[in-house]
Amino acid sequence: MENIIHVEQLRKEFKSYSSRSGLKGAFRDLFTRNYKIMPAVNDISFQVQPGEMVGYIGENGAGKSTSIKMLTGILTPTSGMVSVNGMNPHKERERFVQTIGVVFGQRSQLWWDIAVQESFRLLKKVYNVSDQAYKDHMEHVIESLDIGPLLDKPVRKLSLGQRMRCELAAALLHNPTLLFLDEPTIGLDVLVKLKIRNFLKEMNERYNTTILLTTHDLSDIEALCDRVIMLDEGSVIYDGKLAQLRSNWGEGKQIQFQFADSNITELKLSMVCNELPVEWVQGNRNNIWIASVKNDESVISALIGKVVAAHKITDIKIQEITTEEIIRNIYEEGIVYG
Ligand SMILES: Nc1ncnc2c1ncn2[C@@H]1O[C@H](COP(=O)(O)OP(=O)(O)OP(=O)(O)O)[C@@H](O)[C@H]1O
Repeated sequence: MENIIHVEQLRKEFKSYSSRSGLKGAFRDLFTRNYKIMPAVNDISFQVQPGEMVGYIGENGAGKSTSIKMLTGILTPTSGMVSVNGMNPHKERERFVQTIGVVFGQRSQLWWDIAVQESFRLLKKVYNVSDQAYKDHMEHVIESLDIGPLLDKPVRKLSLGQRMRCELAAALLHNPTLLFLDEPTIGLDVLVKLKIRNFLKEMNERYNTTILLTTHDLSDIEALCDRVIMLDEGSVIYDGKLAQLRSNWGEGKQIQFQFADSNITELKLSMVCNELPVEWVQGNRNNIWIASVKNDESVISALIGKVVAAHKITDIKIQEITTEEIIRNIYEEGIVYG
């Protein structure tokens, strides 16, 4: 199968300027500036197949935006190969933009002061969409996103949730095969989030639309993506199934103990369970401590037995480790596998 996205050893370096100190330094800076070369994206490689929904995640500054800008042709790579929909996004820009849709949470492609449908009409011209194709596709999009009643309103009068639904419709107006979404549900309430997620699933099923989703909201990823690509300091540190990530890492349980005594310390707890593989963190109160352990019944029962024998407990809760915690652990340890 032809790849929709194919990235090979893709790299983007930025010059990061530093200022010299003092007046003399500032004067010298006028003529020559000191700089370091910083790889924001550090030789990444991956491929995305048609119809995949991929979560593209990483902490702030990990290199997500920079790589997406290269994938959408806004930035040119320092080195490496990038092919999207069979094209070089930067070199074949005009033809290329006809085949992708982009929603950047914070930026709008709708005109602020004119009615939504006027923006749609302009975009229809820009993308050269026939009346018939518009009707076949957009009537359905407008209905699924429930934006019919908003079409005659100017964008500035819309709430954020209403605007985001219109943005999505606008990005899909030419029925692109590939959709880039950057924080599409940021700041939205749960109902609007659900509506957007259902809509994306439907587009994917109906048209086999490929979606690359960048978000800090892992519940979006869990709801939509089978696969995640995780970046850290410009490198891909995980590329694989979300389920695999969970089974490799999420085998664990967290056991939350509430102690009668609030003088409990990590040291006391470690002494009690010295030979058990357990990690302790304090909860949101002095007397609450959380143990993270592997999902092994004998370890869990030994742990509870030892803690209960040594200290007075007022409550115990056992929880699965959430995907969010798994991902936080991976960031902290920076483990590379996939
Ligand atoms: N135009 C630029 N000039 C210099 N450095 C840059 C530029 N753009 C990004 N960087 C640096 O490159 C690194 C990666 O930034 P990038 O915006 O791609 O990260 P990100 O993963 O998208 O983060 P966020 O989640 O905050 O959007 C950061 O260290 C950033 O400071």
